[in-house]
Amino acid sequence: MASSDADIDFEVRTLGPRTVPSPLAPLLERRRTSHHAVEEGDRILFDDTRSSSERRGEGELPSLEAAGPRRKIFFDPSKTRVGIVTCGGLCPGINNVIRALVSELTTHYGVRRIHGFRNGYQGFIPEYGHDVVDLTVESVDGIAALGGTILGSSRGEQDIGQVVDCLERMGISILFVIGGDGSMRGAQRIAEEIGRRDRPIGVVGVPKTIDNDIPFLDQSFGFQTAFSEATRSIRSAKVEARSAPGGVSVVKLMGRHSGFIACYAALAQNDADFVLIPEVPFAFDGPGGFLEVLRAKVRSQGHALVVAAEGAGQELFTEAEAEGGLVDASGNKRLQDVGRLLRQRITADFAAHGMELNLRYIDPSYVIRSVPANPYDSVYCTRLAHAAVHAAMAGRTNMVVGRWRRRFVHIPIQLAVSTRNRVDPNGDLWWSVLEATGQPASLGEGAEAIEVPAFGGQ
Ligand SMILES: Nc1ncnc2c1ncn2[C@@H]1O[C@H](COP(=O)(O)OP(=O)(O)O)[C@@H](O)[C@H]1O
Ligand SMILES: O=P(O)(O)OC[C@H]1O[C@](O)(COP(=O)(O)O)[C@@H](O)[C@@H]1O
Repeated sequence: MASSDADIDFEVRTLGPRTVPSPLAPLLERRRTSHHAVEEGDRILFDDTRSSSERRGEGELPSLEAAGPRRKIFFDPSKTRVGIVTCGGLCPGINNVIRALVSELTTHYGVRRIHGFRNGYQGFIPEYGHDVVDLTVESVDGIAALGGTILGSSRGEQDIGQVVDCLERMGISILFVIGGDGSMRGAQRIAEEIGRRDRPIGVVGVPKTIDNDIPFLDQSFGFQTAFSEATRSIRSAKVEARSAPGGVSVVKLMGRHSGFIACYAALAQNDADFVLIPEVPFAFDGPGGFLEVLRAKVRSQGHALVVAAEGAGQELFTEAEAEGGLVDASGNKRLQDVGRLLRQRITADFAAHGMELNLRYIDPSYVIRSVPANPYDSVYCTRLAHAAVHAAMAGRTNMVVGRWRRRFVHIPIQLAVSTRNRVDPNGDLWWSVLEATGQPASLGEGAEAIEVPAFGGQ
């Protein structure tokens, strides 16, 4: 199978022919008749959303390789040494992935040497002096109940040559990288450097971010936990807002480029009157602008609740403020603080209109991101980790695992970092938010008009 787009590669590389019988082969024999068994060449259609008549004449559709155990594998488990590293921001479920990688490698494949590199890519660079920890089924027992990552994480560029030197020095055969798009770009460069050195070392990623903005994943792990946790802040904010005259609560949630957490949390806890997300620009002033509509809401309802994703309203900052913006250690743009701007503008506006205001501001970002995974995400993390182990043992490299259209698949890293998943302002999710909040179609002149009717009599 090949892609219909010459620029995009849907094929995952394999280090070499698979000659070693998998210890899982007997188990696979037993379920050969099951339609869930993965056969060589099984692929999942990449884009099956259009009808066959719409697709007529377009030829073969792109597809992704199905994940799952193979009967023959590339690595001999008795000689395989594995490394695991976690990079970037925290996310519920990282420890679940670590635990499941270790237990699958150990119990099903019989791999005996698994090492955890500490504090992200720093862990490979001798100058930092981080220790390398041995990971066993016993040492990872119970870690799923903890938030964060037992290995630690970091941002910031590291020398890829030195990372690969370390892998070679330690005789690592497979490196698992649990991280976001930045980490995956790093993993891709590590795999490429390994390729240049012609070494049989596999690099397999388990994509992580609470922002849920990784493409070709039905959902990223930890996202469900994160938005569930966010509902608690929304509930508290509602209690605060309606308990005081002129009560306005603002809840700022994570979401640099995408408003998924804000949208899902607002829909799950139906208390928000306004949801502001990066995908939908808005204006403060003018007829139908945010401030005017907010005042109207407080007059009619007595209070109001605003949920804002951290990436919302970035267009409202002056050019000077935006230019003064910094980047974090990894080069990610540091966003302007929409929470501060909302507080300033709402306070000034209510004062200018002689309206009483009791403003409450809640920013639960780190509280949300550091909780342990909920039961759904725990299961999901386990399944992703198992898929990653099967792929890696079969010699796949320069890829990540994901669940796409409800099937676990192998995705080349290049494809996984090629774009970003964002809330579609014309899609069902955003429509549901508009319906649930009674938000007008467009907040303010100059804001991007969204073609939906106004709700809630606004
Ligand atoms: N293009 C890149 N090439 C190599 N390493 C990168 C690249 N982008 C990011 N990284 C590294 O990956 C790690 C995590 O990246 P970061 O953007 O902070 O988090 P995330 O992986 O969650 O997006 C950092 O150590 C960073 O330096
Ligand atoms: O940990 P930091 O540097 O404060 O980063 C905060 C950022 O991390 C995130 O939680 C996700 O970041 P990742 O790109 O690491 O997944 C964002 O929502 C947030 O903007």
